[in-house]
Amino acid sequence: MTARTPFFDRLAERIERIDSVLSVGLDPDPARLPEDLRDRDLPRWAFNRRIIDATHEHAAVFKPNAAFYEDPEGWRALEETIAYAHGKGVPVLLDAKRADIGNTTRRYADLVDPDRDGPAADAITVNPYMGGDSLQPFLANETAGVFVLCRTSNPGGSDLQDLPLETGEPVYERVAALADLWNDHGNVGLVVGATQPEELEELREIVPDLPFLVPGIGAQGGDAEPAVEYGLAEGVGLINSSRGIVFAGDDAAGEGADAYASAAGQAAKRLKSRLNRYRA
Ligand SMILES: O=c1ccn([C@@H]2O[C@H](COP(=O)(O)O)[C@@H](O)[C@H]2O)c(=O)[nH]1
Repeated sequence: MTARTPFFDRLAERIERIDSVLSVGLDPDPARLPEDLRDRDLPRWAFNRRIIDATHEHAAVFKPNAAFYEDPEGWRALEETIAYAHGKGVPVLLDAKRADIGNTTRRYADLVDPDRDGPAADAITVNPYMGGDSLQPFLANETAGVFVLCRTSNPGGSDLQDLPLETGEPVYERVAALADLWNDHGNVGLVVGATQPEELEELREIVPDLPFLVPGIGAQGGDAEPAVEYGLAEGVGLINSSRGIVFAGDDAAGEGADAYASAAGQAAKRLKSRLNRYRA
């Protein structure tokens, strides 16, 4: 399989090979990095490298959130991170929640273009609020995964996403139905929070074939069991934990970056096993 193999084929192969649906979120909050890395060149990259070394055997994907990299040093750290994850054979899902008018989205779509000047992510999260044309440059890329925000994990997700339309269906259900229509190339998935177990179940009925990215277990209090039960389509989907893994070593603060990495490795292994107990 190469970077030009459709994302969900690569993901299915990776899930089967390492027996894991775990997405390891790489959100290297600079304020929480181990002290012995803070004066390094690119501390976020130094941190991520150790986390990747410690967790890659358990990671179906790595999911860096773009918010933690949006400054000049950060983008360098992100590119190093993507290249290093690829070197370990792990796809990268960039949680960037992008979309804009078509002309602008074409620039955003460069982030998942394997021909770009620099390492490309394998999949990306996108925001459906501007409609189908705003997503077209992502959807047209047959090799990259496109995860559409549907019912998010945050408390305020209900403010707009739960509003009933004239048909009575909530907005998030319409988003799911549209995402299914946008899936001409088999490259579309949904983002549905683990904090919303009823919506997970409902959405699985509406779009039986779309894989979900399910964030919100761990630090946000979501339940892992429904996340696995409803998040996977034909066994393919991703359950994410970010802070719960990369900062599992907070209790070992003062013992250095290696102690952090070791704690992250153990946390990833434990969570993978727990998720596997719920897989059919
Ligand atoms: O609905 C959503 C969409 C995205 N996220 C992102 O996932 C991780 C979750 O981090 P944790 O530390 O495991 O809580 C983070 O990058 C969020 O921005 C989400 O939580 N909910």
